[in-house]
Amino acid sequence: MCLQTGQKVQERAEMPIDISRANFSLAQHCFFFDLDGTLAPIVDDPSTVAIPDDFKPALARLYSQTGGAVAILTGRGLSDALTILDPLPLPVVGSHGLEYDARLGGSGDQSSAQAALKEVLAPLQAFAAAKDLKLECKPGAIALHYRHAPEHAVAAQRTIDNVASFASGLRALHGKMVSEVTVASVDKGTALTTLMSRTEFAGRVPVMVGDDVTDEDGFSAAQSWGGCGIKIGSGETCAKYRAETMAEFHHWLAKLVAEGK
Ligand SMILES: O=P(O)(O)OC[C@H]1O[C@H](O[C@H]2O[C@H](CO)[C@@H](O)[C@H](O)[C@H]2O)[C@H](O)[C@@H](O)[C@@H]1O
Repeated sequence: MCLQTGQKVQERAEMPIDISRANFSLAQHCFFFDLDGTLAPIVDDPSTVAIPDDFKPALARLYSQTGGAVAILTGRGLSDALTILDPLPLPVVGSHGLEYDARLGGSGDQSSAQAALKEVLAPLQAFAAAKDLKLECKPGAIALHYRHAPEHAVAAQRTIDNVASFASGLRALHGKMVSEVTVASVDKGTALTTLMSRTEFAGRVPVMVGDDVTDEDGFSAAQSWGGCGIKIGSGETCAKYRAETMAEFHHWLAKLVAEGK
């Protein structure tokens, strides 16, 4: 593994290669996408996020041209992500690898994760109320947002680290202007590996695309399967490729499906 999410990212020995030099095939590769910052631009209010209308046809075509070898791996709750994706047919693993879409086999029993999250809810609610921060409660994670109040970033991170350390089975995860407690046994890498045994993905080479530290487990897993990660934006990464901006990635993907190879 080249890194752990929530900790310092260890950069690969080589610098990421520009995405324009990546050569993928719709017949041989399968595709895993992060949502916020990858399919949809980052916005101040998480509830108003949207995938650009002019990018949706490329995603729909990718799904059909690969025979369904596409999935979204997101930190968002599953039902929230499905609402954002609607009417696209793309299946989702939500809550940082905990919640599997029924089309991907479903999740099974999540009661122990929910019990652990319930234990840490009260102190997080108290902290969020005291600092006027937004608390996002998901089936498999609780997120503390400080984009609108960056002066509370350090205190929010410490609070999340603290509650994660006393609850069994949880861990702290620090993303873009958000700190979360999530389930320790899963991440985007475990999700990608689980999906690789499904018929839609088996035998294909995985490509994982994301913009945040929380996507590094996915990059690492894809690369351990002989595939690659594509990091959007700046920052240390173990991904093999980089797109400078989300718009550059959207343009690249639209070209890939238009060529249809
Ligand atoms: O794994 P992702 O699909 O990238 O989800 C990560 C988190 O995304 C959302 O928060 C982020 O996006 C918001 C909207 O652009 C932004 O306001 C916030 O600052 C970002 O951290 C989402 O709300 C979280 O639940 C996800 O874990």
